[in-house]
Amino acid sequence: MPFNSFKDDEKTIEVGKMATLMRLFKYLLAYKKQIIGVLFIMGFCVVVNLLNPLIMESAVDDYISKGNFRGLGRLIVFAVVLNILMVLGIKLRMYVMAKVCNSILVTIRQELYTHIQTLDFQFFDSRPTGKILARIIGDINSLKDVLSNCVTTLIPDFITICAVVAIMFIKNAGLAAASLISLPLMAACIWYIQTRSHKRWQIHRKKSSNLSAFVHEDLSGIRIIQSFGAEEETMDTFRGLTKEHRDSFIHAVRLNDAIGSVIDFCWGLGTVSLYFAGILIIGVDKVSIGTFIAFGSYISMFWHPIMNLSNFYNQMITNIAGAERVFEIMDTPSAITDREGVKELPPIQGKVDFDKVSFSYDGTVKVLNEVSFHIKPGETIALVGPTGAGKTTIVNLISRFYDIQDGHVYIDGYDVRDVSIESLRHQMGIMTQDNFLFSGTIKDNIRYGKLDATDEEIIAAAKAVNAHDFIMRLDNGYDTVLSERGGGLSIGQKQLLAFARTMVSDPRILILDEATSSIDTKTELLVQSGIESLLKGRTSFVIAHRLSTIQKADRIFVIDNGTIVEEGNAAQLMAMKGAYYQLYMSQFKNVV
Ligand SMILES: Nc1ncnc2c1ncn2[C@@H]1O[C@H](COP(=O)(O)OP(=O)(O)OP(=O)(O)O)[C@@H](O)[C@H]1O
Repeated sequence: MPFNSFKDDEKTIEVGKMATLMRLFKYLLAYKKQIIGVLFIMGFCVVVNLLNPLIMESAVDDYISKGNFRGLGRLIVFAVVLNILMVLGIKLRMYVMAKVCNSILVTIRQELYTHIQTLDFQFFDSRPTGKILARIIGDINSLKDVLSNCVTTLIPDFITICAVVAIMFIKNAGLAAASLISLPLMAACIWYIQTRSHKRWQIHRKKSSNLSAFVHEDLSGIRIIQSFGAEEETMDTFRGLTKEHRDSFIHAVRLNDAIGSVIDFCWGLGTVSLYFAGILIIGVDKVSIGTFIAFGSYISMFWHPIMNLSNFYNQMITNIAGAERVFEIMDTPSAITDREGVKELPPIQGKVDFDKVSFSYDGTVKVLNEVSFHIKPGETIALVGPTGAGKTTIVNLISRFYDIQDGHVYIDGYDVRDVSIESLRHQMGIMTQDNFLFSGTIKDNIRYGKLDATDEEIIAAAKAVNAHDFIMRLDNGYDTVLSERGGGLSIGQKQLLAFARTMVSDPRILILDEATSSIDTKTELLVQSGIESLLKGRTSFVIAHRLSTIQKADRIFVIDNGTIVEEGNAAQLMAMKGAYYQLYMSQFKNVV
């Protein structure tokens, strides 16, 4: 899958607005009781709204014109009580819907996050983190108003429109027809606008995502940017992306704004047509003043919900693009999943076999070519070779981070595809080139290796890998709070903490990728003895460019161009004077 950087708009899969909406609204079904309550309140408000013009008509025609002021007083009290109840109902409705919608957003966000956790490396290789963040945060937030207004606008306003039209036709069909004469014009305009608007909002969401990807990448690499004095260049990129973001917004919103003007125009046309038909065609003497006043109210009661509905529609096409992006990730299957009926991998001894393993990341270029080896439990294997040779790829296949195209990877005789991923990875300890530490205390970071580890286990693990002494020198010892990525600690200290985290998880198979690079000699001695404690009694794979760190390995595999070109212990390989010897000598020369 080609990488989608902040410079490229994402390609989203078109699923259709209706299908997306239906899927979104399904979340509301979990809150049936609350929704029914809100609809009941809304129904009451609609009835009060519909009654108000009739009350006004009756006040004019039955009481004011006949001088019955006692009756008028009773009618006013009745109307005031009804309207107060309506206002209280609206408040309650807003409270309930805010609660329901926020709960739904939490559910969607949790579903998305849980799903993302199961996705394979290929998914993360193919897009920047900022674009994933944009979907988890921005796109999901944009769904709140659609969900809320679906209940509070769509249903009640639709009912209001139907009821108003029915009442108008019952009272006076001619006036009703005249009032609604501009309806077909409005429908045509809205259809025209919506077909174009959705595309524009999709583009805007993609531009937001690009911006988010850039900002995330920029902040993650801020130290490099500042040390190379590249602030001006990144500012230029930022300006470019914000301009695209703004322009796409203006482009989209301009079209949306037109809907309001169309409705205003149709509303005005309907009102003019009502009075024109009432006064000139039907005749003033055939329609009472009360009926005219009532129709004046009904016409605004008809166009108000139309305006609300069109705003809702606008909002829907604006935000449905966000929903599409959220559901697209939810529907992305992980390339690495448990097969039907997989077994749990029982506690392993640590035997690893590669049987003619061939692998390609993109399905075309072979990165590994028929690699075979047999590793006994407890053996330490070092992988060396030029950069890009395939060392990391080999160790990634042991934990099944990618699926191979040909051959088999066996752990204790089990094909890694025949056991559950969780039971497999649970027995692996992986230390990558990036000793990632989370914000939180030192204790929390070590406990990450085994979530139920006791404080004693944590301290024992730290002692075993020589991390205890430096931890105790910190102001709050094991309770010292680390910032994101372990800021505030030296590289060596971060490595020692990562060792402790792996140590506490007590894996049967250990993978150390470039674990000892870029630290000073004194720390390296500490780290080296930490590694030795870690390796004891486990099957281990160590990838290190510095050959001095792997002299004690039981066997060294020299990898080149996706195959094992030499194999043996350090002394044997030196004696062979082949690829390993060349590597060793070139490093030695560099040191001298
Ligand atoms: N996620 C990936 N997607 C596509 N190609 C990849 C990916 N990771 C590695 N490669 C390619 O696969 C080949 C082997 O990479 P690998 O990381 O296994 O090499 P390596 O021997 O570990 O290198 P180094 O010592 O520099 O870490 C390289 O050509 C690399 O460009």
